[in-house]
Amino acid sequence: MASVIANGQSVKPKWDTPLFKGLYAATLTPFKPDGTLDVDGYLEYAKHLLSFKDSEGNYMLAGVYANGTTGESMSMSTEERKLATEAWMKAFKELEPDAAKRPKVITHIGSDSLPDCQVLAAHAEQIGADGIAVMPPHFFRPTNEKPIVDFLSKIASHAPNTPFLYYEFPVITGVTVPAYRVIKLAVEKIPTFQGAKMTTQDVGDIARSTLRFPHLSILSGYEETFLAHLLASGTGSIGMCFSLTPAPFYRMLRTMGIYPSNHPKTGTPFVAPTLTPELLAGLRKDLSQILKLLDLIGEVGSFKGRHGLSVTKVLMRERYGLEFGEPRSPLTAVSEDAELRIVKGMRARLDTLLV
Ligand SMILES: CC(=O)N[C@@H]([C@@H](O)[C@H](O)[C@H](O)CO)[C@@H](O)CC(=O)C(=O)O
Repeated sequence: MASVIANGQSVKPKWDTPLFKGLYAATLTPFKPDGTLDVDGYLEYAKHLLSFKDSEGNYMLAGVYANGTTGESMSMSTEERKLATEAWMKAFKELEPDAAKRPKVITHIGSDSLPDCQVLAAHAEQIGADGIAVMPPHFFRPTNEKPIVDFLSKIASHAPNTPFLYYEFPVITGVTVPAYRVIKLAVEKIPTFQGAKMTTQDVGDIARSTLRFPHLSILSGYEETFLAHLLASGTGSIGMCFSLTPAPFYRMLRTMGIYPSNHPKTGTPFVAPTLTPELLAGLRKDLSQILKLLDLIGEVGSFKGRHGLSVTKVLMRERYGLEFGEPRSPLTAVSEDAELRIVKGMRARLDTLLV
């Protein structure tokens, strides 16, 4: 691909095609009862994620997005974040020997401390992580794209061979600079820049980014915007819900011609499927399942203020028997009473939705 020339500066993108396509589970972090990181918990969690397969035996998940918001990374130490990324890499290597099929590990290494980010970037590259993602600093909040990209560049240079993603999440960070403006400048300055996780409801900004930068991975960060993002030519999605089930989202992606990055046919050109009555009926069913899941997610979301991520932890325990422990302070665990109500209220719906 030709170099991008702007403002008299030019960098040649290291990759000329999107590397991250498909669904990435925004993973929870398992903690032990004493509150320490449960490094051994990753293998069981990875087995669970790999159990989601399509009718041809391909994984539905293209990978994981580790140590993000759902992973409580801002409540973890730098050392723990390293251990968590290593644990994902080790688990997937053990479970899937074929590197082409193996789910990818994107690790979020952002924080307000530039030196910590640099240490985590170098570590991710050293252990061969597939990608790194960074959110903008959010204590001293930048108000335009220049300081953001300056911050990102200083981190990306510590992992010169690792695909780099921008993690946009204005609701959490308070940084409201549209991602498109960050992306536009980042492609000029960062050779390893590979796209963004756009956790935004601004579909116009998403569409502008996919249209102008077809060589980048543009991933949605909200399940609620999954369909709009897909219609805006996004390359896939990162979400908490994919630990519960990726199935209807996966089928919808495949119908739209997106092969996950770890699918044997990834990279093959899209051939539009013939619209048979069966296909249309299948699409309608998937759409209806996605809408019901969004409704459930809305409800889980409404618990979030009070109970934080523990509701998701409860659902994972209830449905799949996976234990994640309590979230870290200041998030709070779900009380036994609330847990009973949540589980009772959702059990029936989970049984019909998570198929
Ligand atoms: C706040 C939050 O947890 N957001 C989720 C979504 O999956 C979200 O839970 C879902 O869209 C429901 O609102 C993801 O964006 C989180 C995520 O990607 C991450 O863990 O970094």
